[in-house]
Amino acid sequence: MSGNFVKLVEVGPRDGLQNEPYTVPTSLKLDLIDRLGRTGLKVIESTSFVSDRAIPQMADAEDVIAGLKRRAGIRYPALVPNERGYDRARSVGVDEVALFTAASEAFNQHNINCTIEESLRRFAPVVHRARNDGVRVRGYVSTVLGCPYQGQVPIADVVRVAEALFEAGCEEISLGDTIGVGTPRKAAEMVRAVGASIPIAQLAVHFHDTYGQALANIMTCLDLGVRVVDSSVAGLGGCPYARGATGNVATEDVIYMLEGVGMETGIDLLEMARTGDWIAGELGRPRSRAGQAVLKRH
Ligand SMILES: CC(C)(COP(=O)([O-])OP(=O)([O-])OC[C@H]1O[C@@H](n2cnc3c(N)ncnc32)[C@H](O)[C@@H]1OP(=O)([O-])[O-])[C@@H](O)C(=O)NCCC(=O)NCCSC(=O)C[C@@](C)(O)CC(=O)[O-]
Repeated sequence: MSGNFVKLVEVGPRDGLQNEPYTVPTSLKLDLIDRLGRTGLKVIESTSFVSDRAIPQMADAEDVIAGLKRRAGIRYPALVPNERGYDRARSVGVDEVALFTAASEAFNQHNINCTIEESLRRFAPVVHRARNDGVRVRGYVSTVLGCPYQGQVPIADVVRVAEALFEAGCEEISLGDTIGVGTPRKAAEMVRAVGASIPIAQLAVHFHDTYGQALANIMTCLDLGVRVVDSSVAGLGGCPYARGATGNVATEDVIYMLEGVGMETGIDLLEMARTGDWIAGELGRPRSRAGQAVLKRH
């Protein structure tokens, strides 16, 4: 990966939609993924194979994957919490999965109903099978800068969980500020600590923008060498197990900032702004700041 190229992982169709209060039609999800695929994105996290009782919005995961109009050069990963999710994902041809756990026990219990250790035990056979199947595996660590139930999360806990996922075989570790409470110095301290044992090229950052800190946090992490950033078109999202947390940082805002500091994403900002404007309209959601400004100029 070149020094000034930043890979954006678009999480809008999954993280962005999972908390929508009404059922988003599968056709709308597919339309969103297709439009995102025209912007230059190379990774679009498309759905999750979780319990439909836990997350009703993702109940159509098989239909979403089966209905994708796959474009060459784009990867369409999906979240799986356990082997059952892996089986479901594989049954429709998913070739990249993301496992997810947290640095906070309390959050993990609410989110996936088990301890951190149990989650890691559940992941072991998934990673083993994925390796045999040639399936790429990403690992998420949630609550890296704070937890809605426990409050402060010690950095040592983040490091321990990130290392466990990495050693288990996850090729990329995404560090999630699930409730968007982080600020730049804390984010830097956390990334430095994780980066001491995991190559920085294999770390991604995943900021929610609850307190408007996401861009500042991302910039700080870029200065430390991070080159993979998760974001969500129009800033869609919010975690069902983190009340009050708003969406991910908006993809349009991230692209605008990166272009401004001379970094490349390979993504067409105007096309992304149009996509953000369209989906925000469909869902009755606010637009991203940069997206709106770009559209006004054109
Ligand atoms: C993990 C479980 C399944 C445990 O849920 P559980 O109730 O502890 O599991 P269980 O094994 O006892 O199974 C209970 C029922 O769920 C079914 N089940 C079991 N597994 C599956 C599956 N894969 N797909 C479909 N169904 C499944 C299973 O078959 C059974 O059905 P029943 O027999 O009662 O009818 C549940 O808690 C769950 O699905 N949680 C998902 C939570 C979630 O998706 N959260 C949002 C994603 S994480 C996130 O957003 C953060 C992130 C990644 O973006 C980063 C950040 O911002 O920090």
